[in-house]
Amino acid sequence: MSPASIAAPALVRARPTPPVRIVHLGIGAFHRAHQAWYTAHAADAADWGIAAFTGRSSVVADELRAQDCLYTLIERSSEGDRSETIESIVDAHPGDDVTMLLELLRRAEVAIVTLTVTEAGYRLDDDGRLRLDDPVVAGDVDAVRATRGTDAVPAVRSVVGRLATALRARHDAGLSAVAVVPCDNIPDNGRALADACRAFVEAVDPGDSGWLDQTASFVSTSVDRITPRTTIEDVATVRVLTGRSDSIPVVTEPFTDWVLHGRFPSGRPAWEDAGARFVTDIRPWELRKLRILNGAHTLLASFGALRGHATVDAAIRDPECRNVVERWWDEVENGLPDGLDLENYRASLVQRFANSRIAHHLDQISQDAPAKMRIRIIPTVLHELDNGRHPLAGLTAIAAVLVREGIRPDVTSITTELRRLSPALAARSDVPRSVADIARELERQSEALPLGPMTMPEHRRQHP
Ligand SMILES: NC(=O)c1ccc[n+]([C@@H]2O[C@H](COP(=O)([O-])OP(=O)(O)OC[C@H]3O[C@@H](n4cnc5c(N)ncnc54)[C@H](O)[C@@H]3O)[C@@H](O)[C@H]2O)c1
Ligand SMILES: O=P(O)(O)OC[C@@H](O)[C@@H](O)[C@H](O)[C@H](O)CO
Repeated sequence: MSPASIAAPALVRARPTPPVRIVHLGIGAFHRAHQAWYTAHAADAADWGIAAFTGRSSVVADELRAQDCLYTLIERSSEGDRSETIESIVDAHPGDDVTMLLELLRRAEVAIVTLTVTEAGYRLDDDGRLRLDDPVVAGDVDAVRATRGTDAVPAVRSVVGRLATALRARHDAGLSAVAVVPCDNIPDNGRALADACRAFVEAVDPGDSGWLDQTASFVSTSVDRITPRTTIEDVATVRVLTGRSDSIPVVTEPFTDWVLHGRFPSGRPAWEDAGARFVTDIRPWELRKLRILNGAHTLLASFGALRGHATVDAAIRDPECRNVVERWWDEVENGLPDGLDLENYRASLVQRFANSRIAHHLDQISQDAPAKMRIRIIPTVLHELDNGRHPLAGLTAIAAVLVREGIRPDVTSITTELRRLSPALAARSDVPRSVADIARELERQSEALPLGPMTMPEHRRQHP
């Protein structure tokens, strides 16, 4: 009999199951590597259990429940692996179980709602406003209206629709406010989500959103821990490392950071015990993270792919990629305030990107790259131009993303795309031509690769 076919023992809870006081929406790898890890490492972890909901399919909830919601977290450095069992998640549900979501928010002891639903999950437009004309959001508004004043639970499907409905249930139950803590890479994510919830509530009942402020305190956060999707190999590794069977481990890097700004009216775990930082001004930290790390990711995901690389570590080892990333960071630094310890952050980031034992696929990172560029790249490019400098690295990032998106590298096509992305940038004389020149050169270099031109990223192949 091969070792793989011998049944391994299941994970076991070493401590009593903590009571549910946190509800999480969007249980992917990142929540399990980040907020659930912080909660498990707080001194008062015994008091804080998480009930998690999936975003779309029910698979992760089914898998978690099959193993008592326990899972292995592998901290993977360039030297080796360290594993631990995380016990903070205590229940898991499919995202469409709105009845259960409402039931949880009607419990007085529930104090926090966290979210990791990806940027796309918020359904915001280019100006950060809820897309009320999105068919799913519009359907949710109708569904909530139709059930108003009855005991029926509306079959809401959007994240904002579900959250607003759950908050309304809490308000109607006369309970104290909860903290709502979005953990996605969106600037001022607390305010953005508050605005989206208010827009939803107003669409249902114009003039009746005053209750929202009494029921929810929206906390803004900046989150940082590189966590790729779990692979089949990771499942096998856990078995070798721990001798236990676990179908949904999570692999992450040793580095982690969590910066938060906002009120927790019904209490919170002592996340600071695990290194979380509570600040009065989150903006500088959020800019550092979104422009230095996520900006470089967006740059590598396109420029690196055009040079034939598949993962972040392969790309950052390529001197051309490393050089453009360093130039990009110089450009970003010009627009950031002092006191952000940028020298160390940059140096540690090179090590983090180069961790070849974490296979972070460029294809995964390149999802929705044009929209992300608006926040992570374009403000720096405009700032550099305003100050009379030529932001070659930023323009290279824009050109590379557009080439990867299949935009033709002529001035007319590039101008059209730039107008969509940022009218202010498109209006700068010379910018469309510069981007088109760089794009042509990148396309030429990509076509000259030994394996031929890079194919389109996976998401573009699926959704042309
Ligand atoms: N993975 C990381 O390294 C990392 C690090 C920092 C921040 N983040 C943030 O966390 C997010 C989630 O990361 P992840 O690795 O867990 O991703 P993931 O793809 O596993 O998705 C997380 C959850 O979001 C749900 N979801 C996805 N698209 C949705 C949609 N359109 N509507 C509703 N729900 C949706 C999924 O069903 C899943 O439950 C990222 O998008 C990013 O904003 C991730
Ligand atoms: O989908 P995105 O671009 O928000 O995120 C992809 C990665 O850049 C991101 O997940 C990083 O790994 C993370 O933000 C590191 O903390």
